Amino acid sequence: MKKIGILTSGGDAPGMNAAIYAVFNRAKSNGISVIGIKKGYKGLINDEFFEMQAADVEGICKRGGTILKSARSKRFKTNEGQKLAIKILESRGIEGLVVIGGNGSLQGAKALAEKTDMKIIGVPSSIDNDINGCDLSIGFSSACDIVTKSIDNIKDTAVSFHTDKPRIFAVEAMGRRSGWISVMAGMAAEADLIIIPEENPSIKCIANNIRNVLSKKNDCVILYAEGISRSDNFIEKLKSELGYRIRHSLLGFQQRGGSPTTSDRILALRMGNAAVDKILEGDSGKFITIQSDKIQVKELDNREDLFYYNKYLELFSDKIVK
Ligand SMILES: Nc1ncnc2c1ncn2[C@@H]1O[C@H](COP(=O)(O)OP(=O)(O)OP(=O)(O)O)[C@@H](O)[C@H]1O
Ligand SMILES: O=P(O)(O)OC[C@H]1O[C@](O)(CO)[C@@H](O)[C@@H]1O
Repeated sequence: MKKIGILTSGGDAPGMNAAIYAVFNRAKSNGISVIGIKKGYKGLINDEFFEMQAADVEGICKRGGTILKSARSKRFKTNEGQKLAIKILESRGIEGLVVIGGNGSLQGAKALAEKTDMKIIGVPSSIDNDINGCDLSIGFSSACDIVTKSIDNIKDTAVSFHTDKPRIFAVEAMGRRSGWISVMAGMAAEADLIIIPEENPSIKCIANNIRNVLSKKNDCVILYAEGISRSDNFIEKLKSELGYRIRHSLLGFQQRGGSPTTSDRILALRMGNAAVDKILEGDSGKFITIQSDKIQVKELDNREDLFYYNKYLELFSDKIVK
């Protein structure tokens, strides 16, 4: 094999750069040149290619985001878009492709692999950690750290300041369909209640749980995943159900940025190396995964509505509102 391509796709995640670093260096040490494809599948079908050099990856492991840039592409999801992608890749003499991204991006890699002999391997990278069959995706640890620290800060003021009326704090973490960040950061920072889309409890049920917390103390810190509030005005409804003010914090896009944690960098380096190794072994249409600290290569499960929930069952407690 002489030439492989690499792209980052979907929501960018801290640690993507360390994966790029590993892929580049592993490929180079096997005498393979690496073609960087900018802006994910969007850049792929727009032919945004460049030959990567050592200087491109020097010092990038500590940097948040992705030097290759990322994007979402509706056109790539179509059969026509995927055929065009293969045509462009083949015309560039690319024999292998590493796709670094979340669940959707990995589905895209699998769809491409079904249409070509090119060796295509996915590397799971999403702050959401919503990839079935994989304990940890790149970026999750970094995002959790940010949310844990934010809850720590909010708890300092929640427990320190007293008012006659109860003080309720609601903090929104990222996760359209997955509550993983909320569960992990909520447990680590001792949030009082954790609300996740996998359970999707009613407003009445959440309010009852809050009343229960407030029967023991004067403050209640709730961490909820954004999927809960997408379609309706969750905070307003909760406020009118409880009859108390809710002090609301949206953590927003800070969760997706910043320098990756050591564990995200190491995970990304291990997975990036493994992706090149698997391409050289002739694997395709699969993704690199980590389970019980063992790096493996797996078939991607097609179901999009997976209940990712029982990865760490032992951590679940009565803090999660059901
Ligand atoms: N089922 C699919 N088949 C082919 N391509 C897909 C599929 N799902 C997604 N893609 C492609 O992958 C891109 C990224 O997917 P998506 O927006 O779901 O983000 P992601 O990779 O899951 O990352 P994150 O959830 O962290 O944002 C899409 O814009 C689309 O081009
Ligand atoms: O940049 P966009 O498309 O608004 O992405 C937001 C979404 O991406 C994610 O951050 C995952 O990367 C989700 O948690 C969030 O809903």
